[in-house]
Amino acid sequence: MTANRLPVIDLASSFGSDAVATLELAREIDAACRRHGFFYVIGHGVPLALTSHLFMLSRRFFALPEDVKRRWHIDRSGGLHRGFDPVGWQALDPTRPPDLKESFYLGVDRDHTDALVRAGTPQHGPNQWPDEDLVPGFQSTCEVYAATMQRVSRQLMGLMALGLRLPRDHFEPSMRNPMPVLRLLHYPGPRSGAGAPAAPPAEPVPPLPGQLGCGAHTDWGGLTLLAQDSAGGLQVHDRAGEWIDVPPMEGSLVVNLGDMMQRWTNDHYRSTLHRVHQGEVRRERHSLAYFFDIDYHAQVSALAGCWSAEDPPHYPPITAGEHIVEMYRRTTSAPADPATLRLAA
Ligand SMILES: O=C(O)CCC(=O)C(=O)O
Ligand SMILES: [Fe+2]
Repeated sequence: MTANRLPVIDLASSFGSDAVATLELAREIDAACRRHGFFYVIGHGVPLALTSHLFMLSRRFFALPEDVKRRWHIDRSGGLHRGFDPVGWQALDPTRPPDLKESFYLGVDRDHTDALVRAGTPQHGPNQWPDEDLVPGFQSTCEVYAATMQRVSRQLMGLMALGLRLPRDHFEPSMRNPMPVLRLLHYPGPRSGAGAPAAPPAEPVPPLPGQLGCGAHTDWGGLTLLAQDSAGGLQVHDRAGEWIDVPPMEGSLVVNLGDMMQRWTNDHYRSTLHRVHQGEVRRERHSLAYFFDIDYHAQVSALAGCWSAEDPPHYPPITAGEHIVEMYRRTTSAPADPATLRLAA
């Protein structure tokens, strides 16, 4: 394990009208995408107060008793993957025991009048929201945060297009109806357990052999923007096959590329393996992950400049949505019996 060696990239110049500075920045991002697939961004314009406020609300939500949180259990979203998933629901590395994390998933809130919902598109539909009086401001803050993250994501997609020597709007046709996901994550510490501590305090929950906060995985969509608290534990697998730490840096966002960028670029850009592993320490940890997943029906195949007769496409074409549905299937257990969920409420 090694200390942080990832680039820190300042996005500020890309919001102005200086074309030369923007192109330089795009080159810097291009180099980071090729080498690491992971980098920090600063100068992204996201108010620190907004991120801190959402962290506070997320802590409040996860401190609710387990049976209250299960009222919005993810298995009640009819396969949409919205709501609360308890510790044990997912094994991002299916060769290890389930991840020692709980989370709350939100997507684009679409009702039955939406054309994609009416067409029965998987993963499209309404969110589940906790009662407003239990966590006041939860829904409105999540919505503002998600909209802010979408602006940063679109900015980065434009810069990546420039870095690939394409027009800045090259990816626009694949992000007309994106399906981004905001996931609030909580890694319980040894004494916090999942849910509100009982009185007397909960007994330490020892991890199972080989159990991590989050098993090694790649992300599945376009790109991910991650805000992490001060606990640490995020690691990436570098080209030398070593796990390197991605230590918290206040005010920054960690950007990593998802499988769609790797496929588009025929492996020139990396959808890098990463995990959450705190070793023996296992401090309680919170993070906010925003997955900028492109349109369900977007066809992803190697971009013209990324393959040749000597280096043909490494992957068959795929739609972004198919890939996501398949990855949920591989990493999560079958939905719980609705009767069990009713009993838990
Ligand atoms: O919590 C983190 O730092 C990383 C979470 C993550 O990689 C994921 O949910 O895909
Ligand atoms: Fe991830």
